[in-house]
Amino acid sequence: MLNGVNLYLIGMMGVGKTTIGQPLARHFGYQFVDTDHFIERATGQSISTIFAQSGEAIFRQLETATLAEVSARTCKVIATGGGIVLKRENWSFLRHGVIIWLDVPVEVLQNRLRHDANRPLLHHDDLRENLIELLNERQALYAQADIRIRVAQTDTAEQVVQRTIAAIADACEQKRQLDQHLERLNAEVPFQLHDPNKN
Ligand SMILES: Nc1ncnc2c1ncn2[C@@H]1O[C@H](COP(=O)(O)OP(=O)(O)O)[C@@H](O)[C@H]1O
Ligand SMILES: O=C(O)C1=C[C@@H](OP(=O)(O)O)[C@@H](O)[C@H](O)C1
Ligand SMILES: [Mg+2]
Repeated sequence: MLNGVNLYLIGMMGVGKTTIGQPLARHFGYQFVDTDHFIERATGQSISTIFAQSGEAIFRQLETATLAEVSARTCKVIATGGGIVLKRENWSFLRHGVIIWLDVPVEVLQNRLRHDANRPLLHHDDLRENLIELLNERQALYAQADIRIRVAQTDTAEQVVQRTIAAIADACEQKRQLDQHLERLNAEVPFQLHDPNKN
């Protein structure tokens, strides 16, 4: 169905990109890659340590290099970090695949991330404001995805996986029908060269 095209999961911190990526990959017989895990393995440092010792700009460079490397191969589900959408350059890689936005309400994220110590951009003194601010900066970018999955408070990870699989199948079917329609149109109205000898 996907012909090896990569799937990119995007969305805010805590939406479940890392969690649903693995079962999604298993379903399609794809390999799962998480850009944060890839960076941690390559550098031998945690994301928090990279931010603390080298700064966000260096982290973003590592993130783009990772995205470029993993995008060079097919048959992958790629869970990205929430900030991947911020660099224009990253979109040229994302656009090679199907981009899926997991859209989760801030209240749910707040609950999930309350005790998280591994996301250096979170300020736990005012987590709600912090998340709203980040979302305001990024919402229009996430909305550029091919597929948007709206996740409610009560949706389990398994339900999100199943809904994502269904949405991908729908998108593939729509594309197949469009291709078929275009082929039919091309067959019905063959391209005619202008003959200069006929007025
Ligand atoms: N559908 C879900 N329902 C409940 N908890 C979830 C769900 N999806 C993810 N989580 C939990 O939320 C937290 C953040 O998930 P994670 O996959 O790390 O998000 P991301 O990679 O998008 O930052 C984890 O503790 C994970 O177990
Ligand atoms: O939103 C962001 O800018 C970030 C999200 C994190 O990944 P998750 O989205 O998997 O939490 C991680 O890449 C880093 O802490 C920065
Ligand atoms: Mg993650």
